[in-house]
Amino acid sequence: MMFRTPVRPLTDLYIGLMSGTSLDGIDAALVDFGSGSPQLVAAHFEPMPDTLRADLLALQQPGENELHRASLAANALALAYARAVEELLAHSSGKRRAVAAIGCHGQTIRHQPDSGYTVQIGNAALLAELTAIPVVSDFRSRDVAAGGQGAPLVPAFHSGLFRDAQMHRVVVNIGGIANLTDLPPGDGTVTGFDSGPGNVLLDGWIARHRHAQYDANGDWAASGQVNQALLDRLLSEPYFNAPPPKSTGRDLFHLAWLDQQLSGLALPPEDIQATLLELTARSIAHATFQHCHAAEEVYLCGGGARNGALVQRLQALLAPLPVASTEALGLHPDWVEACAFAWLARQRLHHLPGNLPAVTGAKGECVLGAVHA
Ligand SMILES: Nc1ncnc2c1ncn2[C@@H]1O[C@H](COP(=O)(O)OP(=O)(O)OP(=O)(O)O)[C@@H](O)[C@H]1O
Ligand SMILES: CC(=O)N[C@H]1[C@@H]2OC[C@@H](O2)[C@@H](O)[C@@H]1O[C@H](C)C(=O)O
Repeated sequence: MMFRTPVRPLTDLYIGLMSGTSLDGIDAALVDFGSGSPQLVAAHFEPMPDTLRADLLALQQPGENELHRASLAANALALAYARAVEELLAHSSGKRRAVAAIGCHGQTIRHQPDSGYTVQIGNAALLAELTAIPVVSDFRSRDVAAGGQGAPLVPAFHSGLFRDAQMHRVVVNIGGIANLTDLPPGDGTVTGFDSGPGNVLLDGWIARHRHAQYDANGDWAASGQVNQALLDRLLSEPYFNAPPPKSTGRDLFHLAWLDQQLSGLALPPEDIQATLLELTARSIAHATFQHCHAAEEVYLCGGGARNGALVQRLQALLAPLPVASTEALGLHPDWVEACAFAWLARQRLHHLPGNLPAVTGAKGECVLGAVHA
């Protein structure tokens, strides 16, 4: 029997595609790993089409005919991912054939690691067909199969890129959900976990009351007063004091959860927004002090780094620790996650592990992801 030799050489150029909990869109990054440290060659943001966002939001809870709806949404996502790839490559002509693979996170519609599953949709086979580039997807399932949370996965990438020989750093990604990576200097154990909501509740509340997709710069939150009674209720959610390994998502932090906490309280909507911003800031600061005792510097990434009011509260709560964006470390905060999934695809093609068992709680290191060659 003759085996076809692979037509595509294993180059050092990878694409990472991230569409996260916020459902704002697709971050696409073209990354060159040839020089040892990853170089961002090109980046593109593809907004999520409104109808697809609504379909994906509806799929976050059980509903009628959800297998069919999820499959159609997965196909629509593949088309959107392919558009993101085309736009990305349009800025870097001639690179298509040099791309070894696309690392595609997919869209999380359920995350229940304690029940043994996590579901990211996005038809990876169709994306491979549409782009003619191999696609690596389903990065979390193997870690969950090994007893882990399947999340967060970015700490391994943060460790390779942002760790310092002397300074003890913490990296905080503020997406829909916020996650922390604790990076001791030298070769101490890297840890990480989800601290709780990042922007997900802020986005949901402003969408309900002002029909905006997000609270630009946190200006609406800054116009309200933090309500201590509500804040205490929100912070009494057991997730915040649960020990790592832990991960969460829209499965727990959604508007119906908020509505339950609001029962019996009649507050102006801007005060609720102010309290939600304080919840994000307090839960991140609490997690940092509780689990990253020796932290000396904090670096932010994800869309929350653009929320000036949130960044100010974090700076105040984390003082005297200096708080800066990952841009100070050479990678713009908007592209860290997409670059991480490019790296995870590279790890997969090189048969190298992508998880950190000390973070996810998996029983060992695992090669993550399924390949559509
Ligand atoms: N100018 C801004 N002001 C305030 N918030 C902003 C701004 N720009 C982006 N954001 C917030 O950042 C969010 C997007 O962040 P990001 O892309 O990091 O999330 P994600 O990748 O979807 O989430 P996750 O990391 O949980 O998977 C938006 O939904 C919004 O809440
Ligand atoms: C199940 C899932 O999609 N989790 C996401 C989400 O978004 C932020 C946080 O919750 C993190 O745990 C994870 O994403 C990043 C990319 C991670 O795995 O590191």
